[in-house]
Amino acid sequence: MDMVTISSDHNNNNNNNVVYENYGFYDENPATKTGHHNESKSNCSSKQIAVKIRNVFLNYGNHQVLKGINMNVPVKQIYGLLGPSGCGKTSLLRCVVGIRKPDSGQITVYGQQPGTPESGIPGPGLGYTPQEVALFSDFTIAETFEYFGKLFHMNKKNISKRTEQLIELLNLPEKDRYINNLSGGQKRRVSLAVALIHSPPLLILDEPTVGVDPVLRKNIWDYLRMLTEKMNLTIIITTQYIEEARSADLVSFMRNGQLMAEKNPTILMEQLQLSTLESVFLHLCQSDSIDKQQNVFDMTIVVSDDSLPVIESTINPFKQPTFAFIDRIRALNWKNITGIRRNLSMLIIQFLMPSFQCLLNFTCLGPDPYDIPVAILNMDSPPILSGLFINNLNNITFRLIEFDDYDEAIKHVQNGFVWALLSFQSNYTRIMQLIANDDYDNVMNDGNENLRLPQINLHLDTTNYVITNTIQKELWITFNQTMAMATELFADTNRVQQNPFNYDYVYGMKSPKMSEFMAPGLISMAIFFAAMALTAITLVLERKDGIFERTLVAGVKTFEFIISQISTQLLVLAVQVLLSIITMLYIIDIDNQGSVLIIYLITLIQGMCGMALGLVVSAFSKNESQALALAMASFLPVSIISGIFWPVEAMPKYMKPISYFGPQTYALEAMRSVMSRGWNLTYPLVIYGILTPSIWFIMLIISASIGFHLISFN
Ligand SMILES: Nc1ncnc2c1ncn2[C@@H]1O[C@H](COP(=O)(O)OP(=O)(O)OP(=O)(O)O)[C@@H](O)[C@H]1O
Repeated sequence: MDMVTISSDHNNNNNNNVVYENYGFYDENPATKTGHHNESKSNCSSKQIAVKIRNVFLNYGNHQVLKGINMNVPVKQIYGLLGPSGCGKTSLLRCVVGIRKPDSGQITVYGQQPGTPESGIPGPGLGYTPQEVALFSDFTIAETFEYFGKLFHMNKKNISKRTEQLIELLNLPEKDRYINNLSGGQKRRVSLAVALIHSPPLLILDEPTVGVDPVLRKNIWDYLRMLTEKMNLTIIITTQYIEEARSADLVSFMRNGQLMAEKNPTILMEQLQLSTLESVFLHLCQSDSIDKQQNVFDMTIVVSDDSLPVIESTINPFKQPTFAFIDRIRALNWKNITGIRRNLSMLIIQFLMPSFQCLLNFTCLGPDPYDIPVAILNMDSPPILSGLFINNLNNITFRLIEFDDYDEAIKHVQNGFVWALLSFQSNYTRIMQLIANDDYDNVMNDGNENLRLPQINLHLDTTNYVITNTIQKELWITFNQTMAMATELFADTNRVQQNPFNYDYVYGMKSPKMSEFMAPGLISMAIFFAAMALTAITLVLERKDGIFERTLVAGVKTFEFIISQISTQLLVLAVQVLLSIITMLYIIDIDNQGSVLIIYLITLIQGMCGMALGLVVSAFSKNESQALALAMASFLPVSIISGIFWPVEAMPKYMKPISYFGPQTYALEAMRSVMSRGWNLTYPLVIYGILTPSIWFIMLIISASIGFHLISFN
């Protein structure tokens, strides 16, 4: 570890320089890299400033938030940026920490512009605490330091040394205590310590005292004073509680996007002969309004204290480590995996959730109906053929209820107690026998007009599509079976065997099942939804807690964040898919003719699409309920148009191209073909089933990156 000096070009006075520990972020030999260091020569009576802001304007759409801000933050001092809620303090800080670019004006931090690689901002060039505590509640103090230390490219030895130092300096509890179990004040101090882990020269605190009791507020200010004295830090702190800023070295008041004064608070109160900073603020607001009305600008009050010439303090340029992004992705992955490990029960639920969903789906969706109540009225005498027919009826599919009386039987259908009434006429067997023996025409010619062609009367309740189809399919099967068996009874079976088709099953089973059709859709739906919901919610929570913002200010780029999310989630997804496929093929025992590997690949890509959609959802949602609503709104249409529940062939013509454009349709058809037809990668449909969702995955990731970029830098 080296000591690095921030130069204010006082060749004659090294004691005034800011010294801090260099963990390898700053160039040791600045002369070879930059000319900043000797940019100005001055004497001791100059004001050294760390942050220089000149004429900064910022708009959110038509709303002008910053209206020509000028600010000088002196080195090694506490600068209190005061103002009511909504006046633009956070917006100004976001420009200083480099996650928002002002529309015009100039900001420099130790002579470097935030956002440039030399500034190390966002990154190790400063320490930042957002308004929220912004810590992972299920991490220990040590793990929290380790994560941020890794993000700042610090090695393990330096992280643990620094952890000990900060625990002592800020009076923190033992390092293996969980953040969850700390008091509000301890959490605030850990949050402060996190911002100091890499020993930055500048600390920016956005309302660290909001919602904090007066005693803790005073403690925080005491700590800040100690930090400027012991660690030579320059501190910018914003607060709505104006009075607490008496402890600052310098304060400025922000109102309607403008700064109204920049002075030492005691001097300001003395000058205006007021006893509180709040009355100073009120006085300034009133003077400002009067000045505006009279078109007079009271220079003594509203401009900076620039009685001393301003010398910009500079710093050795930030040294970007080679492959810094790999370090950051590693740190993010470490954080994700630590979070997962910490919550092992949640991990097991995550692993099992899609399999359980599949199990439920396969159990409840797709199997053929069974135990369908059907009324039987058999008036056939002797009941040979009708009895054979009734015996052949599938006793799993049907629950037969026999009746002697037609009126009573039909009432059962009308009252919804049975789905159908099957009735045989009195001479059913006899006439069939006559037909088989070629005697039917003779009997008819003999004037037996009462004889009708033999029919089984079917009175159906067709209000349930699936049950109606099942009854009709089963009756047709039973009829063919019965006629085939009638060989034993009748001499000439060709006359009575009425099935006109000769079946040859090219693919599939003799009696196809709805569950075989539904299986690919049900498994991809379970995987797709699980991946989407988990990604969307996790990231929304990180954003809500301020952790995402803190991560960005630590120098993480949105693409690094997305890559780390994908890589960690992919591990979880790989196991989820494996367990779901085992459930489908080996527990539910869905028939599969093709390669399990291809099925695995197609399902995995479906999960990746879900994950990418989850990223998009989280990028555009402000909270969990919005994320959930957006997730449902995007997931349901995607699933419904994909032919999970009903064949695409049945859709209106205009819907078909839309359906095939979606991420699931080709994948499902490919999976069906692999499972039922045994197709492999030589079939174009299987390739489409892999390619289409892969293209969707890439498109969704690009959209998520754009979304995250917009929310992060706007
Ligand atoms: N991303 C944004 N898009 C549009 N308007 C925004 C955005 N961020 C902030 N604003 C608006 O800009 C104004 C200044 O907000 P800002 O958060 O900077 O104020 P603040 O002084 O920090 O307030 P507080 O003390 O409550 O945090 C507010 O009116 C706010 O609604």
